[in-house]
Amino acid sequence: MAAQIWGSEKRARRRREISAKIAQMPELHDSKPLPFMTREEKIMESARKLTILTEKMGQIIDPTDPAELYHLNNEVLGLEGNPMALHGVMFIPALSAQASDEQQAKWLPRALRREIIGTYAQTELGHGTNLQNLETTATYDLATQEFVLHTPQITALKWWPGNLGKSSNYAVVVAHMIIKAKNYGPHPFMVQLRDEKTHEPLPGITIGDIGPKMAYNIVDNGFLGFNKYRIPRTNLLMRHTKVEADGTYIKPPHAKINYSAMVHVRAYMLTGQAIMLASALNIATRYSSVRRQGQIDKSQPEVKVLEYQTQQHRLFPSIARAYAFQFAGAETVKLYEHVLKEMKSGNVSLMADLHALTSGLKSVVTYQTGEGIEQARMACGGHGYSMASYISEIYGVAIGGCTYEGENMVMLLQLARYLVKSAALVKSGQSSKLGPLVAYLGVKSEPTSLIDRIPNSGFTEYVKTFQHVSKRQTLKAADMFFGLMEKGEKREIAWNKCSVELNRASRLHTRLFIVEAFVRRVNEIADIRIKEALTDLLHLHVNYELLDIASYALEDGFLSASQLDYIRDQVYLYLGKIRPNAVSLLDSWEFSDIELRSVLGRRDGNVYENLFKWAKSSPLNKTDVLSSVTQYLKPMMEKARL
Ligand SMILES: CCCCCCCC/C=C\CCCCCCCCCCCC(=O)SCCNC(=O)CCNC(=O)[C@H](O)C(C)(C)COP(=O)(O)OP(=O)(O)OC[C@H]1O[C@@H](n2cnc3c(N)ncnc32)[C@H](O)[C@@H]1OP(=O)(O)O
Ligand SMILES: Cc1cc2nc3c(=O)[nH]c(=O)nc-3n(C[C@H](O)[C@H](O)[C@H](O)COP(=O)(O)OP(=O)(O)OC[C@H]3O[C@@H](n4cnc5c(N)ncnc54)[C@H](O)[C@@H]3O)c2cc1C
Repeated sequence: MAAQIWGSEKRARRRREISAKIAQMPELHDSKPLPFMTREEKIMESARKLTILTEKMGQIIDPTDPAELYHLNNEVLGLEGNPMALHGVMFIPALSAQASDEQQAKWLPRALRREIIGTYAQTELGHGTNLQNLETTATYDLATQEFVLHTPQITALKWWPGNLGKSSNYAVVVAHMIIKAKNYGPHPFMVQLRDEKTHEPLPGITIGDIGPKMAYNIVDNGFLGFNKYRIPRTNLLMRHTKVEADGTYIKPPHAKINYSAMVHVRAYMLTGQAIMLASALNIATRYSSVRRQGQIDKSQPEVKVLEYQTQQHRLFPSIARAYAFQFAGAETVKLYEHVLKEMKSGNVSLMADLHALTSGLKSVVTYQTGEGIEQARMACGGHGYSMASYISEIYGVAIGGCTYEGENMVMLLQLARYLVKSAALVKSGQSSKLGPLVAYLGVKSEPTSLIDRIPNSGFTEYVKTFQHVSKRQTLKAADMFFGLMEKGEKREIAWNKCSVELNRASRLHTRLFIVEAFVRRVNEIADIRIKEALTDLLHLHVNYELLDIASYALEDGFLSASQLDYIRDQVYLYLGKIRPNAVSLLDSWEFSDIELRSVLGRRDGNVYENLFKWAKSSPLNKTDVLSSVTQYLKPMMEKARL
């Protein structure tokens, strides 16, 4: 199963080897539990481990393999981030995709050797979503052949970029490029922010940390202002766009090609979210198989809480989602790598498809991951609320994904643009022009679902039902939009009036893709035992998801009330079937205790001993009487007693 999750036997074995090596290297372990550290201590601890990793990485992993790097990162540095989180996730990808060969030769080796630390500075205090209204300017000075970066007002301060505040000395900065008074829109520039020797901010740069956040606090998300700060013309990233010395602008082959670093993260973050969901579920499911509370049969002893159907219903559909996200994420990364290769050689024809797909997936996956993690926390009762479970930290980090890399509603609307265009093709009889991801929009569906009528139909009838509701909602939302425009409404106003319905279409389309990715994977599996276990999980997935969106299929009678009962019964049937495999389905992800950082979810299952030991190690318990008591509470009580 681990091979299915991680992509191959070799990958699963390598993960085990890496975890085993790290277990033998105490210098790479947290020196005390992270929840007992202040933010400053955590940042120091992370930097300590990061520098050891830089020295010893080659002994542990193949540093050129992103999957091994990511695993090493999760084990040693953890999900709260590190001083170079953005360096690997956005700075290097931005340089790799957007810098010319000559620029790459100059900067990439230095970045890869970690001579310099970089980030991606795009969002501003006043604007994150609407990139056209970013306010930082890069004005070309023909006389000196330099760009002058400037922050005209407070809302133009860069705000949020990870590791910008304190760690990075370089950044890819996105600014509106102005040449001879003409604004060419947002473009990426390589900018040195700090002196390489002293790490002091360079003259003309105002920089700092934006303060503590809901989670992810090891990362120093920062602010940045420029006061007429000059950089050479050749610091504009020039793989796709060029500016000649005389100010001539050579436009890129696709208007949005400079957005590739964002698409990179959107593609890669899906498996990151799956891992966080599976981690939280691993903790909750292990705990639920240890925790005994109440009886189902009063004549019997107290049961493990995992025996309760409500507990299973709370956890198991999310286990199925974690697998589904992992499989869909793996497919998306493959597609991304393919499109990136094509883009580098000038073929930009697949960019729109990839943008639509990743926009929908990042939105649905992050939202459902958040839901699943929060349910996992609640499934642990009181102990889930303790930082000993670590689930609240996992939640805080994962839920950030709903906002970063494009706010979810906004990204769903991006996919909706693509769906509406596809609907227009269907309506004008040009279905043959539909791309493979939306080809189903042009296929006539049966009048009713055959879900409970064709035994052994595999998952075909389920996929057809998901296709039906997605198609119907897309065409309905598109009709609504076109209808408003026909009545004379301006395009943007009509769009806004339909946007809730449009986003519903985007979610349904994306959920269909996730189901299909799960089906594709299960169909590929040769090992009969693995196939059987995953087929059960897939049954739960399709029935649970369909029940969740059933109103769309009931509206037009595609599903009947009796079919709904059938689907519901299937959910209960598969909850029971999955119960014996539940812990194994999560243990198969092979998270080490070091990586999980959860006292509640350790592999040994000694929940109560571990919790008591952890509580005793709390800094508050170093003394029996705290100074807050001697200084304030004791005098108050004494005064009251007088
Ligand atoms: C140790 C190292 C390990 C390395 C291992 C790697 C493994 C990594 C694994 C896991 C990763 C986990 C990551 C966790 C850590 C994450 C850290 C946090 C990082 C966060 C960084 C950021 O947030 S950066 C800032 C992100 N900002 C945004 O996303 C902004 C959102 N807004 C937009 O994208 C745009 O404004 C917009 C798309 C909403 C609109 O753009 P614009 O105004 O320019 O568009 P128009 O309206 O003019 O035109 C729309 C038109 O353009 C098309 N389009 C838009 N974008 C694209 C695109 N990217 N590609 C192709 N086409 C695009 C769109 O479809 C429209 O087309 P039409 O034909 O007109 O419909
Ligand atoms: C943990 C974290 C890390 C980050 N890291 C980075 C980084 O490294 N680099 C970087 O540059 N940025 C980073 N960001 C910033 C992030 O990319 C932005 O916050 C994000 O893109 C959302 O933009 P915003 O904050 O402007 O939200 P807003 O756009 O102000 O969103 C507020 C609300 O308005 C709605 N809204 C906005 N526009 C529309 C619209 N057109 N239609 C409908 N509804 C709309 C949204 O749906 C939302 O409900 C990070 C953010 C976080 C939380």
